[in-house]
Amino acid sequence: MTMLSDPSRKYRPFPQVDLPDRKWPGRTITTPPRWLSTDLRDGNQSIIDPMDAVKKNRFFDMLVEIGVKEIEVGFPSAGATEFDFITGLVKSGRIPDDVLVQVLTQSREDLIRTSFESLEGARAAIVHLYNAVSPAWRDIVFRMSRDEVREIAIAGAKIMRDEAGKRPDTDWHFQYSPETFSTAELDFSLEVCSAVMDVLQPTPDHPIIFNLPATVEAATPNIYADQIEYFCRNIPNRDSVVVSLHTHNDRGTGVAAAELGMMAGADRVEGCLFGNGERTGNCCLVTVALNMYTQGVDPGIDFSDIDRIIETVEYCNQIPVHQRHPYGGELVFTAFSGSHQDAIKKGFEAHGRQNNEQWRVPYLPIDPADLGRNYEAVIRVNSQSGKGGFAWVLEQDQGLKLPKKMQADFSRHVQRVADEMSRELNATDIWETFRQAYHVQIRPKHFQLVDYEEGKAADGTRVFAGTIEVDGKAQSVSGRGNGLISSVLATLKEAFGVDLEVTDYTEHALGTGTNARAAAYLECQDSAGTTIWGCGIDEDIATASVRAVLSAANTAVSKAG
Ligand SMILES: CC(=O)SCCNC(=O)CCNC(=O)[C@H](O)C(C)(C)COP(=O)(O)OP(=O)(O)OC[C@H]1O[C@@H](n2cnc3c(N)ncnc32)[C@H](O)[C@@H]1OP(=O)(O)O
Ligand SMILES: CC(C)C(=O)C(=O)O
Ligand SMILES: [Mg+2]
Repeated sequence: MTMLSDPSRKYRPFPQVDLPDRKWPGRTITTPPRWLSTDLRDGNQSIIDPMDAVKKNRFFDMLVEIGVKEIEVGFPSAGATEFDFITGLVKSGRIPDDVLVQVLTQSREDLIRTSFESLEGARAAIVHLYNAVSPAWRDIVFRMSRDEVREIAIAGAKIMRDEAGKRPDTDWHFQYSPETFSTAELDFSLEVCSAVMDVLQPTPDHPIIFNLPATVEAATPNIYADQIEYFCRNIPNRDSVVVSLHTHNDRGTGVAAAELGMMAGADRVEGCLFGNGERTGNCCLVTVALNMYTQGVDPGIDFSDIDRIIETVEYCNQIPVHQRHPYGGELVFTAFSGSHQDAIKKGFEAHGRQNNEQWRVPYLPIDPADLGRNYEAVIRVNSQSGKGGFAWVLEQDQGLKLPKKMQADFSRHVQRVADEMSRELNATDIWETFRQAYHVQIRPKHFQLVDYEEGKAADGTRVFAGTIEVDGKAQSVSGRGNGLISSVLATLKEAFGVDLEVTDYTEHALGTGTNARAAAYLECQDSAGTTIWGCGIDEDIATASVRAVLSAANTAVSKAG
């Protein structure tokens, strides 16, 4: 095996920002930022097959529907697909009045002009200009000095100003990104942004957006936060500037960087749904927004039908959302393991009992129902699961609330089946296991109730008189006891020699209204002292208890056989 070579020969640690009185660590996020989705631009430029107009339109409509108010719709100078989509969108009238579309352009004259042309006739739009400013890009890509790179930005800003001036009917907004901001010298980014501001003359009513990208994430997120706080403190005319964040996820902390950046004073966050975007992706807007939601802050984007959003995102990007992706992944609310299931089940029960909405369910940072997910996604059963999980599924699926001790008994049956099948058990598998284990709603091997009558003897005892099928043959039987259950037990003992003693009994209604039924559970001991459980379900509660006795008797006979 070869060892990694000494990394200190190849890589350098990222320098700290000199900001000893930084304020952001003591702040919390209490209001949502302005959100910009760049799914149709940064997301689109990074996928194998960029979206066609059908996909872009579908994505755009979904973003509008969930409440995103700023949408970067493309890079008009990239080619006809992009240009035509944008002109088509503008002409279609599908851009609501409260939604701003944005387009991106390099700081090159012909590309800027094409970008304005694509937006001809728009009511309002943001034109987004960028050029890289950090040393590596200056030296390697542009081969230019700082002054020359600053000139690229100034020249682009002037063309933007002039192109906008030619189209006074559109409400133009300007955005400038010092691309590679997070790896550039802060004083240089400020110098370039100030120069752009001098050209575009923003006002508090018509501010400029300075979007500060971590184009390639290169440091821990606290450093990005320091950079943002430093920028916010030192940019002139702060009240005429919207500070926007654009983080990438190269170190896996794109979301963290955006969150700390907001604490550091930013007003706006750019990103993609489920973190699509160049390389490891952009900051995931779903995660940032829902992190906020779980702190009690309404993010202003509607994720209440997250599966439908995922369907659109997966269709348009042709990339699956990872099963473990925060909030959206198929498995993120799912507990397979016994102790998690137990805690979640108890958490849901406690939640149902409390008289306020406060969410305190262990292991679930958010109520899955807030995202349109149901119980099936929450607890799933395999060989790692415990009784709480099986009981939860049975309760959600069939309405059966097994007594705690019976859950342990049922658990043995489910574990055996899970081991035998070596796969996840779904709700149908669990219900089938229950029916087989307790002879419920199946034709049992031994005793099956055909009909019965309950009477009262002269001495006050109860009389059970009925027909029971035994191994397929109907037999008339009867017996007496202090109540219905004891009279059935007496009947079984006299007619078939099945000797059971009841140690516990519970019942509950199943459903409501005219379709309501009842479930009865019986804990018994046979003559050897073995605990045996029975369950009966019927429209009539008394009949449910008779069925529960026969269920236990069937188990007793099966065990003996
Ligand atoms: C961080 C980001 O995500 S930035 C956005 C990136 N997105 C895209 O590039 C997607 C769309 N792009 C495209 O379709 C094409 O790149 C086009 C049509 C815009 C331009 O294509 P081309 O003209 O062939 O040039 P290309 O993209 O290779 O650009 C390279 C040239 O532009 C210069 N350049 C790159 N970025 C910028 C910029 N922001 N401002 C000014 N010049 C720039 C380079 O220095 C290089 O100049 P050189 O030819 O003198 O060496
Ligand atoms: C164009 C800019 C904003 C960008 O996508 C980046 O720097 O990552
Ligand atoms: Mg980007």
